[in-house]
Amino acid sequence: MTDPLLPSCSILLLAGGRGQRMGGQDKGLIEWQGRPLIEWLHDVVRPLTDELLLSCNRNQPRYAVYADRLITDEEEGFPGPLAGIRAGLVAARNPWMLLLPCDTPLIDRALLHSIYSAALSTPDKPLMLRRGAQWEPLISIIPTDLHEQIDEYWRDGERSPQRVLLKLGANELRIEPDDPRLANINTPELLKTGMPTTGTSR
Ligand SMILES: Nc1nc2c(ncn2[C@@H]2O[C@H](COP(=O)(O)OP(=O)(O)OP(=O)(O)O)[C@@H](O)[C@H]2O)c(=O)[nH]1
Ligand SMILES: [Mg+2]
Repeated sequence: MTDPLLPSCSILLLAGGRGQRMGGQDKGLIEWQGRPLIEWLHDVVRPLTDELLLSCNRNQPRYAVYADRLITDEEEGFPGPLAGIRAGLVAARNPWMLLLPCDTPLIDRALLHSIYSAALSTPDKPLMLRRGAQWEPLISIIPTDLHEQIDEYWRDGERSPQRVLLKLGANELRIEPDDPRLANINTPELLKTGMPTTGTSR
């Protein structure tokens, strides 16, 4: 059986970071288990949306095959993931945007469907995943018409996706702290292991 679309939901893959802990490499294009990290995410989300966006700040020709449209931060110098979120919200044509980082290759569709179902109950608010006590702001659904409010926070100097989403009254979907699907890859040491660990830096 094929998974149904997430109706009215664009998806934004965030791959616009500096990759400092990877020695400055473009993390989304680094291979893990024989495939670029971004490809793992792409293969999971592609059937779920009619609008797949990808935020990157370099290597555009290589990323192009993984999305319907590429977007770039307005500001130079890797100002952080909120820059990619802002650009995504302006570009998205659906009422909601599901956000995912490029370095969580084990995320699965069941989790994305759970996030989507949770967001349906309060469609005007963001929905953030919460792993135990820890918020996961880069795994969230945001109503796209909140982009002007988010821009206002940005102009006031706010750069934290988590604080912005909480200010906007985000709801949570709680999952177990050690859920292996949230394993993320930040360093060359983790790349070498068969399975990434579940520590994140966000
Ligand atoms: N658009 C955009 N995305 C970013 C930026 N910084 C980080 N991200 C994305 O946000 C997610 C989480 O970031 P990190 O895991 O810290 O990745 P990173 O910033 O490339 O790596 P470090 O430089 O080692 O912190 C990843 O999917 C990054 O691609 C940025 O300046 N712009
Ligand atoms: Mg970073």
